[in-house]
Amino acid sequence: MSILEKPIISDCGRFHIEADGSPLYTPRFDEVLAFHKVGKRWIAPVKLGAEAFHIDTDGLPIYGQRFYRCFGFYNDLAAVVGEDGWYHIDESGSALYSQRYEFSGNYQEKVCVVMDSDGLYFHLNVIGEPVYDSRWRYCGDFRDGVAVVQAGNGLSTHILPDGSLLHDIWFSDLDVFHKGYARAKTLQGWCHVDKQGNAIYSERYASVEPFYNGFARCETDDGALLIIDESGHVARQLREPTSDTFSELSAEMVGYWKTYTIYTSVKLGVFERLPASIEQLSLSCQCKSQRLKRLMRGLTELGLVYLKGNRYVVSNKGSYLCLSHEKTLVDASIEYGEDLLQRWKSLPELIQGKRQESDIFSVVATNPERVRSHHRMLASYALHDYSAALPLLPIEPGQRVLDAAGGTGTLATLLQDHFPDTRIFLGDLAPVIAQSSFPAKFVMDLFSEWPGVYDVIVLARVLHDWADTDAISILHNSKQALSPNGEIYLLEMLLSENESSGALCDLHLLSVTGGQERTLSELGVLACQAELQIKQVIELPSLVSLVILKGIENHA
Ligand SMILES: C[S@@+](CC[C@H](N)C(=O)[O-])C[C@H]1O[C@@H](n2cnc3c(N)ncnc32)[C@H](O)[C@@H]1O
Repeated sequence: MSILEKPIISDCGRFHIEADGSPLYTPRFDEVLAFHKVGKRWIAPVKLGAEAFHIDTDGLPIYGQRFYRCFGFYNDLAAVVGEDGWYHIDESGSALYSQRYEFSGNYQEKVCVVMDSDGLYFHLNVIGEPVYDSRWRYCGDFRDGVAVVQAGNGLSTHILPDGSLLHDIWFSDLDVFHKGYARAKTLQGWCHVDKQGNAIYSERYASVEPFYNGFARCETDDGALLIIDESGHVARQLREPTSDTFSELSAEMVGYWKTYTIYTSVKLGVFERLPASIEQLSLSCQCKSQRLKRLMRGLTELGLVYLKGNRYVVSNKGSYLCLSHEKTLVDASIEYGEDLLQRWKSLPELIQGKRQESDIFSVVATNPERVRSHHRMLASYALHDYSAALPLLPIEPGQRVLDAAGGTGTLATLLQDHFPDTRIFLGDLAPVIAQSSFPAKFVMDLFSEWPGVYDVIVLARVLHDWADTDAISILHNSKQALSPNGEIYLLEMLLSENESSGALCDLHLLSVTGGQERTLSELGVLACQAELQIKQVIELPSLVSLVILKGIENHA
């Protein structure tokens, strides 16, 4: 039987029908998938009992082999699952290659995605050979000669069919190109990028669709639906914002409700005593059971605990409020509920121009218990924010690396473990160093001459604690401690040049340390004052970016 039009699947999904609705053949299957054309004939995957195979338009198997699962023919090849794994077959049912995989995609543009037994993805050509040496955490199909790949750090970029990068810009999420532009998600939200990986407009959205004849539909964070053109101009508004701005503002004004609910429960030691019933908890925390019940309801609303039978249990999110968690936020909740909150109360005067007089680090340093708690807080943030960044740091074997003002050494330890062939040193104030177990540690003052000479000096969230004049002194002292061709690695949140994200963090620094978050150009100006220049900026999979500085005279 010769069929010109593609047969379709019957409503019951057990056979195919012709355009007029009549059955294409008499056999019946448990499941059929769509027909695909291979040469001049149509072929479809079917499943009958435990056996999967391909049929022609007479409903007859096209080969003798049987599989656990099989999929449609694309580029004349089909993915199948046999007893030893996933692979591809040709029209005769023969395996294209001897290798077996944990997953195989369909061939598109003569290339297909596979996943190996280590859970790593890459592309095969039509003779079943890898088309490049790289391995990815995930990769997608090629479309118009470009595919999306995701690296181990969670960031995605575009590659060409030979595996080379189309551009070296990495995003939180990414799509292939449609009509010249790809949807891309940055830390601030979704936008469209061109083939160089550059955003084609500055706005960021909650979601964007691909461009359709020059226009794309986007949703803003407040729920408005817009149509934008290829320069990012809003051509039409399809829907007003859906958010209730009165309620939103009101909720923002009472942000301290959450701060204080969490603070109170940590202060009373609630999380350390869970799971427990209200009766058990009120006894051990010495609280009135009716009042404690209200606090537990508040924690339930925040998703930090839940009731299982008559006992409250810590949720996954709430587990950060237990001291035993490696990234415990117990100390952070106390800091945010006490000293840091007090410091925020000076914000009106600080905005009017008053200087932040109290140096929080000296205050912390006077009390060993506060040093312990404050640095346990910093250690949790360091573990959270720096771990995934390590593979992206261009540190070379044999280099001497100083983590300056590195606290009790969380980043220094991560660095030493990740770069075992380097020598990592840790410097900080005496009371902090006294509580660190990092072996290569010494006392240093950011504002006096630094001991030693280093190929790399890491300043992780250090400059942001200081106003410009102090930050320049730190950079100056840092430069003096660099070997020839040495580099400074700033790990800092970068404020966008045009957007407001990060602005509340900046106010936090003004209130707490008298410092500030900065844009890249502001960091460049500071660097220049210390006879340094920006060599490279690497976006990391966290709130911080890596800004590499080198000496102005060092042109290498
Ligand atoms: C925001 S913390 C950053 C710690 C660590 N680099 C991190 O990213 O987790 C700032 C650090 O600077 C240290 N520090 C403050 N003033 C200092 C000074 N004058 N000399 C040396 N270290 C100082 C503090 O003790 C603290 O460890």
